[in-house]
Amino acid sequence: MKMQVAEIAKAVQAVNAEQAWPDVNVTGVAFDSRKLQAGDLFIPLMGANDGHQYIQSAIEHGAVATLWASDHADDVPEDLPVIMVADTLTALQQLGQYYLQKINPKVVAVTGSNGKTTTKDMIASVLSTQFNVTKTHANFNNQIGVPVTLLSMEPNTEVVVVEMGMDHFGELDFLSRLVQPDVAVITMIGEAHIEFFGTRDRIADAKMEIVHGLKEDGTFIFNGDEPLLQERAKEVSQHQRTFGLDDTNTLAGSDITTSRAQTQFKTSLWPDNTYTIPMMGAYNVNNALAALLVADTFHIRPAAAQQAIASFVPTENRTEWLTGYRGEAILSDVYNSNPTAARRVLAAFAAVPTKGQRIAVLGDMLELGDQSDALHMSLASELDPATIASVYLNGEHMRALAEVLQEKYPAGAVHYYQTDQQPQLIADLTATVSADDQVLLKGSHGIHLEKVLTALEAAPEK
Ligand SMILES: CC(=O)N[C@H]1[C@@H](OP(=O)(O)OP(=O)(O)OC[C@H]2O[C@@H](n3ccc(=O)[nH]c3=O)[C@H](O)[C@@H]2O)O[C@H](CO)[C@@H](O)[C@@H]1O[C@H](C)C(=O)N[C@@H](C)C(=O)N[C@H](CCC(=O)N[C@@H](CCC[C@@H](N)C(=O)O)C(=O)O)C(=O)O
Ligand SMILES: Nc1ncnc2c1ncn2[C@@H]1O[C@H](COP(=O)(O)OP(=O)(O)OP(=O)(O)O)[C@@H](O)[C@H]1O
Ligand SMILES: C[C@@H](N)C(=O)N[C@H](C)C(=O)O
Repeated sequence: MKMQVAEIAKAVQAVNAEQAWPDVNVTGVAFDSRKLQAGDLFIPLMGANDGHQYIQSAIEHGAVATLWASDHADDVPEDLPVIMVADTLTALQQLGQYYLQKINPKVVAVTGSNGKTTTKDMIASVLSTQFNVTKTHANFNNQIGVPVTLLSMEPNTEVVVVEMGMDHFGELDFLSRLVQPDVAVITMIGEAHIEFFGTRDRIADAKMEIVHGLKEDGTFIFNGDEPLLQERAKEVSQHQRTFGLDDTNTLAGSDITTSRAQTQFKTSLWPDNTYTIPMMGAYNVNNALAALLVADTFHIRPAAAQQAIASFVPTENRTEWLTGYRGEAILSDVYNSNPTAARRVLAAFAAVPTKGQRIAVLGDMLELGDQSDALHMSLASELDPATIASVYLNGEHMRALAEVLQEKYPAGAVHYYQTDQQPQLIADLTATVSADDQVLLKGSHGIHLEKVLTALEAAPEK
């Protein structure tokens, strides 16, 4: 981005907007001083700590201006232009919307219980064959991440692909109205964050908020195999297109084969093409179908879209194969977890040939509320000693699954660790894993199985 401080002050309706501003160009925004680039506007936000206290770090990293909450008027910095606002998060959102209107790209918004990040990456890949595309960085998908995404657009951006997450009603309504998408995509309805909703029906209600800002001439693209979405789509006036495996969909997938490194499928609209996704997991076919429908909506040539799916680069820690220090194959799915995602990746993992043992390391699935025990126990259906020889479970919620598996697995094959016993899990796992084994790591963000991944990749401590 490139904007004058005076323009920003006006866009965010700064308390001091009318003052004389120096001729200073802002070329980016940052809410973390440690990641701030020279030329950035610093945006102090409230986390566990107040971001305002890091202004000197921001200046040291090259901040050329800062937003500043008016209730911090007692300690206004003097070394740079200060744009005074009532609330810095609201100002960030206002600035994002202002910049969106200034650049005026087409907007594709993506949500769903699973597959948001992967589908966003696939959509960006297929649209990049014809347009200048900006997409959400990693998983920056909430009330902070979305405006930050908008402000990351280059001036020549033609399409912005925005991932939208939510765990409460009203959040997608806000984000959808903020970006006013031309295309809104819902990947699927699972059980993520069901603690705050109670039922999948209510999750579907919340996910449907993504169409609240959809332009009247926009397109709603959703998983047509999901009855909860089919039912709710009847209330949507905009043009609709569906994807899924049922041949009643606008775009139906078929002939699915999946292996360790790729998944192949055919489609109803382009039956002569065989599509290749450079990652395992039959569930990724739906993500690719969504991306192909978006591509078709933007009139991307089918051959170009096919190639773009084959060459897209997934975000890390999503069904990602890595190699451990001992030579073992590691399937890292550690960014997050929920029941549908865990079941699907366990089924895919169990089908991958291996010379050695398959070992599943499963961390708690958080935010499942009073259904947590039942949903953790439901993973037992995908855990069979004949295919996954040993299971390491980490977290208070995984205790319910451990008790079920003790009945199903031979003695010594199921290892349970409370949340704070993860170091012991690491010690036990690294002491037994061998070069021919393959290890699945899957757990919620809050369990931090990435620490287990790091330990498996590192040389053993002397
Ligand atoms: C406000 C903020 O920046 N939070 C981030 C911060 O959290 P923390 O509380 O630890 O901040 P601190 O107390 O350390 O610092 C306070 C602020 O000061 C800044 N600062 C700190 C030190 C310093 O030296 N200089 C500084 O400038 C600092 O940046 C703070 O602003 O750090 C955490 C660890 O890095 C971040 O995780 C945290 O980010 C929060 C979670 C956030 O919302 N980040 C967005 C950019 C984002 O989109 N993150 C996504 C995850 C979003 C998500 O959870 N999505 C859900 C669904 C949506 C749920 C919604 N209701 C919600 O609550 O988010 C999903 O299921 O996908 C991501 O990072 O992946
Ligand atoms: N369409 C899908 N259906 C079911 N599970 C899926 C699907 N796509 C991905 N997954 C599973 O969900 C995991 C996370 O994928 P991805 O990050 O794309 O989803 P997300 O919605 O962004 O997740 P989160 O909200 O946790 O960030 C994958 O590693 C895989 O295990
Ligand atoms: C990333 C965050 N919104 C999330 O999904 N959290 C999970 C449930 C966790 O806390 O592990």
